[in-house]
Amino acid sequence: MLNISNVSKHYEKTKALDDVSFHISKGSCFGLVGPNGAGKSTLMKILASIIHDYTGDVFIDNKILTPEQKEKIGYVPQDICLEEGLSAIGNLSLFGKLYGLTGKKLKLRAIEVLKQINLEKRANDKVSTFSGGMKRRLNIGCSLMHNPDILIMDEATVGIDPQSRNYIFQMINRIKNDGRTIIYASHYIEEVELLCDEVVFIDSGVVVEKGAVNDLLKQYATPSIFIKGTPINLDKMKQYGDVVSKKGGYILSTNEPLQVMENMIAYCREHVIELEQLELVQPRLEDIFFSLTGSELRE
Ligand SMILES: Nc1ncnc2c1ncn2[C@@H]1O[C@H](COP(=O)(O)OP(=O)(O)OP(=O)(O)O)[C@@H](O)[C@H]1O
Repeated sequence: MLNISNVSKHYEKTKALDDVSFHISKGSCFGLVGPNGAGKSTLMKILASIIHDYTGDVFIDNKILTPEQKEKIGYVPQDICLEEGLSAIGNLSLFGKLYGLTGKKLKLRAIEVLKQINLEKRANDKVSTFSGGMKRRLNIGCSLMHNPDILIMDEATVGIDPQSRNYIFQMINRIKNDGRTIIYASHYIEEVELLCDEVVFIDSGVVVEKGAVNDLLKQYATPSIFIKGTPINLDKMKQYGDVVSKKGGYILSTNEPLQVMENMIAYCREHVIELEQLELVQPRLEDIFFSLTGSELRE
């Protein structure tokens, strides 16, 4: 459905994207994963035709991205973009008009979207009276007015309450079930793991890895344990597998985690080492990103 081919983008001296290529299949929920400044927003703005001065090509359904193709895309920006002085329905109508909807069609579509974002009760209230979560939901609603095939969501759940987050997740699942494609960037890696089927890891503008979430977990995730204690002996741990320091302790990757845990407990007892924490670590995308780049996703 969407092909990104050798895309690069500079902001004066900053190389925001460096020869980025990957494919997004129709109907998938596709996650963009990377730390602050990785280039995710830049890529999303290119796909949404907000940034035009880049090199490389973007294809939708094998056709190069043009203003007509742009109609297939809905874009939810990272910064909320609403008219505070207008009501919810007023904002939806405004965005609908921008996409050429008029008259009865516009009115019906606005009511339909209002239902999807669960803001019917606040239809005529001014946006300036809305909570952060309501604004986020309306922001998504505006991008849905023209019924796009592809929805691009840049940090759509920043700073919202759990209830609004749940509404947004339900909406995303409904959009997915309709067979539409979602491109989702979030700092919350748990959200990407929960919602996305496929991901691309981007670091400093470069694609580090891409693939189905389950395949990546299978391919990269070695069983591991987290150990924290004082004074823990690094050389002793290295006997059992690879060790990296993390969050004041160590992650030890091993194919025999339970046996190694037993050995470490015995060792600590023998040497009067206080074990503060010892636990099995579930493989996470965050850890895969760390093992591939040496960078944390969150600062
Ligand atoms: N308008 C701009 N002018 C100059 N540099 C920019 C501009 N927008 C982004 N950059 C730089 O380009 C790089 C990529 O930024 P981008 O916003 O795409 O990253 P990101 O992965 O979306 O980060 P975040 O998660 O913090 O939003 C960064 O080094 C950033 O400082």
